[in-house]
Amino acid sequence: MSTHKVSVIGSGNWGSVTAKIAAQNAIEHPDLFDQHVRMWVHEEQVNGKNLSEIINTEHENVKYLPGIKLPENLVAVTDIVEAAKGSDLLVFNVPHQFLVRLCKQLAEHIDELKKAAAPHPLRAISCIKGLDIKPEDRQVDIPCRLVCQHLSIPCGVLSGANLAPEIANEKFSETTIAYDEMDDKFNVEEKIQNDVALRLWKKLFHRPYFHVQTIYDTVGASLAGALKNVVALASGYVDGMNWGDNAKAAIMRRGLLEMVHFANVYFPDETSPETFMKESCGVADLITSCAGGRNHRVGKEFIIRKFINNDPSVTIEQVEADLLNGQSAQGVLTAREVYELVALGKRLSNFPLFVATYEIAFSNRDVKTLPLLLDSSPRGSL
Ligand SMILES: NC(=O)C1=CN([C@@H]2O[C@H](COP(=O)(O)OP(=O)(O)OC[C@H]3O[C@@H](n4cnc5c(N)ncnc54)[C@H](O)[C@@H]3O)[C@@H](O)[C@H]2O)C=CC1
Ligand SMILES: O=C(CO)COP(=O)(O)O
Repeated sequence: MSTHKVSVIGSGNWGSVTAKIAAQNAIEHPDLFDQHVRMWVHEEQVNGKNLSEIINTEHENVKYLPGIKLPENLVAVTDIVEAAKGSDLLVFNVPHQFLVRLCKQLAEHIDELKKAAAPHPLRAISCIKGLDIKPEDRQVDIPCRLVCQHLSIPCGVLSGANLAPEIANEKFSETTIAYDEMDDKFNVEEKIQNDVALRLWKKLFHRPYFHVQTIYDTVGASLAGALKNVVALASGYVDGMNWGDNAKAAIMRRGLLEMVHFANVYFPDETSPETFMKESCGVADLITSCAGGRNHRVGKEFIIRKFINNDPSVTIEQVEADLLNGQSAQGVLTAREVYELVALGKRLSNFPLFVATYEIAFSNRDVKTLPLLLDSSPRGSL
């Protein structure tokens, strides 16, 4: 049986860590995986050198994951089609705003890519935490479905309480892999095939320090991962104001309710509240992201600069750029996208925390009004 070959599409902070994990497991399971894992790099210059060359010679992503040695069987490739060709397992891990463009690039070569993946079927998984929102059409979609639609291949989700810097240092965490290749009226054969795929993805990612649990709910895993970024921004606001742990718990509670409500409104009957309550990709990710992480840091620093240091000119995008050196806090974009969606759908009052988070970041709303905004929401709507 020929081995499975893996390509990671993306090389940011989390992209590099997931590539490291896959490359470690490729070495550990030579019967199952090809020994070389490729990682597509959006090329840029760092200290006068190409980032891809630095990764391939020094085995370190000095820009997005400094200080972490990458396995030598991980190879950086700058042409996305070349990076993917010959692999049957594609791991998508880029900030969500770039996904559609990259999918379109790959879609132009999809027949070639499928042929080169043989004898295996081409399969994908998305580690992306974000949504594809078209407010004017009142439409919202999840990254794994974009991959399915553009490339006509199955795509699952890997999402969990996974702050990349901790996992890069091989500190213990859990994650959730959701995979669902089955149609509505799935038969036994489909279920068996889906479980084969789930086991394969688990083999690729499970490490002694990175425990994988598997579920079928791709929609719940995707929505929880994207929406908790907005709640994490708000929890950063609370810490910026030094309001304490009770206030932060209140934000998390309200945030969780709105995440589930969002799922019920925009994806009725497609997800289970259990995913939000029980899985690493649900409540655990919410907790870790509200405690630390980039969205929390950006939210906190924005509030300190604007309301504690009284700088009315500061923008949240400026804070993101100042703090993150090219990395992105997806909650900033997602807060805006979610706001536009619910505003056009006349649902603002159903999502008081999401709306307040947006208005504080973008509409000059005073952060001190946050408790009032939550209090005045119609309770019955949640
Ligand atoms: N960093 C973390 O702790 C975690 C991140 N995630 C999610 O993983 C996804 C990827 O995030 P990270 O790997 O952390 O990225 P990042 O935020 O560290 O880095 C940004 C990436 O975007 C790339 N980029 C910049 N301009 C681009 C363009 N025009 N086209 C394509 N790529 C471009 C950069 O080269 C870089 O690789 C996001 O959805 C994020 O929410 C999920 C779990 C943990
Ligand atoms: O998704 C994450 C943790 O699970 C990472 O969150 P940040 O992007 O806020 O660091």
